[in-house]
Amino acid sequence: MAEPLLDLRDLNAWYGESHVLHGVDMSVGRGETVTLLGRNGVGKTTTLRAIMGIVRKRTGTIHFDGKDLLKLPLHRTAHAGIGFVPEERGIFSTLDVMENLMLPPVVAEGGMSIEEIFTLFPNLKERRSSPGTKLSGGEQQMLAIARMLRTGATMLLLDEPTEGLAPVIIDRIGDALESLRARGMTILLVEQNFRFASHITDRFYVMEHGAISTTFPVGELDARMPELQQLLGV
Ligand SMILES: Nc1ncnc2c1ncn2[C@@H]1O[C@H](COP(=O)(O)OP(=O)(O)OP(=O)(O)O)[C@@H](O)[C@H]1O
Repeated sequence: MAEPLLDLRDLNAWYGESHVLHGVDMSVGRGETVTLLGRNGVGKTTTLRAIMGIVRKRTGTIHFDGKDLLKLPLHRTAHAGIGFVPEERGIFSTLDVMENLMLPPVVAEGGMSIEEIFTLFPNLKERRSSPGTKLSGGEQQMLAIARMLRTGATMLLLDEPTEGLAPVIIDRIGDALESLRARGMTILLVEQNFRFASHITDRFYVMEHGAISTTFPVGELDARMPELQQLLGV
């Protein structure tokens, strides 16, 4: 692995009294794409939310680009250069595509221009004046990813970007992520669809009961399949 851009050590997190993450250790190298697998409810989304500081009760360390995120105030996490694309996408229904795209603040130099974003997602260019309510699920997902690309974020956290989408749309999202990867973007993907993930990921982590149980490179996927089918219940 390249030098870690994101490094989690003994990360614990709670919702109120409910202890959900029990010592997560995980690293994502600069320019690497890593996929977090696990059954429903093991804590994958909570891991992303803990990184972003949306889950506030945390212990351990989260180093990103040399900074300890646990020591930063919440609003500084996005400014550190992490773009979070939540499962529910968070598109503003009354705003059109262009307005949604322009909404997140630019936090660093090196972000993509609107033209580059439209080259990556031609559908969004066609729909630039359509309100959020009129977008399909696939278009909303593309927009949720696209609007993080202007900000200058060097890392994306994507929570189940293919959920509920048709295979042809999933392929387009896969192509876009492949292009971003080629540009050097670092990606942490939470994904149930490990066949999709296998086309873009360098490595997998498997989470069980709020901790990482194993990690392996994508080349081992086939050999690991029986174990994974049992772990993930697929
Ligand atoms: N806001 C919340 N308040 C209290 N408990 C929560 C909250 N959100 C999630 N949980 C609980 O935390 C645990 C981990 O949930 P999390 O969403 O991180 O799992 P996940 O692995 O992402 O699964 P899924 O794919 O179903 O989202 C679950 O037991 C869930 O019920």
